[in-house]
Amino acid sequence: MLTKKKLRGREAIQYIHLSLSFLIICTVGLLFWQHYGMNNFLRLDPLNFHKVKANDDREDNQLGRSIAKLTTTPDYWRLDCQLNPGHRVPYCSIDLDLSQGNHGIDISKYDKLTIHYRYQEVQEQIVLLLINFNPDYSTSNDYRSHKFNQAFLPGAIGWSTNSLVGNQFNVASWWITDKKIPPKWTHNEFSNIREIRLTTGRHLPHANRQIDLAYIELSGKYINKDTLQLLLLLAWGGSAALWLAIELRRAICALQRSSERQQHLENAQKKLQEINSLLAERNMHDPLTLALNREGLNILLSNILPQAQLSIIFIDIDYFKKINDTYGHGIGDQVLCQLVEQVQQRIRPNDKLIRLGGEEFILLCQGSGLTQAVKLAEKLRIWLYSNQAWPAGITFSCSFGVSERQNNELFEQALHRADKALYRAKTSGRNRVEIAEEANQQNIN
Ligand SMILES: Nc1nc2c(ncn2[C@@H]2O[C@H](COP(=O)(O)OP(=O)(O)OP(=O)(O)O)[C@@H](O)[C@H]2O)c(=O)[nH]1
Repeated sequence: MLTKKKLRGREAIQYIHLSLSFLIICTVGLLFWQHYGMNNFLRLDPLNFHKVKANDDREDNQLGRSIAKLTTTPDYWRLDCQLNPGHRVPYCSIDLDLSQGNHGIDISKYDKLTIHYRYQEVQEQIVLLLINFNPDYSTSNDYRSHKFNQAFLPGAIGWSTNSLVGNQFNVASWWITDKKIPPKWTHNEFSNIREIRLTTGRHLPHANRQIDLAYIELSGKYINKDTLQLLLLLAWGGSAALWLAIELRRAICALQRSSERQQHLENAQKKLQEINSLLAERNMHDPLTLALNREGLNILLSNILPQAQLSIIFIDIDYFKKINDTYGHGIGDQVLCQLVEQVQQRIRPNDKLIRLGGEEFILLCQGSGLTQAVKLAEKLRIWLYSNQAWPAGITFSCSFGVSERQNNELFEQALHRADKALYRAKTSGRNRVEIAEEANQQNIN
């Protein structure tokens, strides 16, 4: 079975694969489309464009006397021009009016301009003017205030086709000088072309000239290559940034999840440790009297240095069987519990009471010598015997065997000596304290 996390991981990978495929297809598709299609096209010819007129230097109010005449055929416009002296620069022109209301057209979005024309004076040039309106320097009632972007076209025998790009035009110097145009406006501008004009160049007066114009074609792409590349770069960059952000978020979530899991594990471990120490604690104690048991004794001994002073008092209730038999095991149990409770109230914190089993107990007295231990045993014996507050009002006595662990003696040996002393106490009439024989003496025996 797949976990939720793995499923989420797979979904994310599928999502990345899908986005990547989509981006690759879009990129390749757009680059192909841009290269082979996406054409933006405007053609001005006698069949589809009619706002055309002939013009000459008489429009200028500068004593111009040239005469222009336009003939339109299905294939071209023909300008017949009679240049006469009078104007500073006599001229005739074919004017294509591109204005739509107050606006011209933005031809900066086209890549090139192609013109098909015939001007058979091979020594001369004609001028192609793209006239731009900009309220910063132009006024509507003075066409000479519009910017004249100009390019020169050579004369040739027969028809010529010329393709021009933006930087092949320059702003007419007479316009800059006449209108005192500040430098910031002296560059080419094509964003609001109101008129395209094809005009005669500088000629001697008294000349007849003829210009045929078949078409002017503006062509380009809806999105040029640079813009498309920039857009694709942005799309790839944006996708990469998005992908990074998603990955970062996933990593942060995973980190959070893992730290939550770690916290959970730590809590569980803490609980386990608590349970363990509780169990260990329980394991060390006798469940009836809550005194330390043999396991507790072993742990206790492992913490006592072998050279440390240590005395053992073996305690055994006299005739305990009788108590059980007479008053029942319940009372016997209560006697055991009360004895532990009372003894523990009468010993120092360093002294430990251990139930070895049945009605047998030992008291481990750390830092106590034999004399002190015997004194304590005697004190306990008297108190236990004289106590009137035992369950069911019974009275009983205890016998004691006391030993002190000697140099290099094992605990078990000292315990054995105390046990032997206890045995002596029992056989000598009970309710007494007997001192264990010394270790070497015992060995001799
Ligand atoms: N109530 C109760 N009795 C126990 C327990 N453990 C052992 N006994 C009883 O303690 C009695 C010990 O009897 P014995 O070993 O004969 O010793 P005694 O009767 O005390 O006689 P002496 O030690 O010789 O004075 C037995 O009857 C056991 O059943 C316990 O946990 N509770």
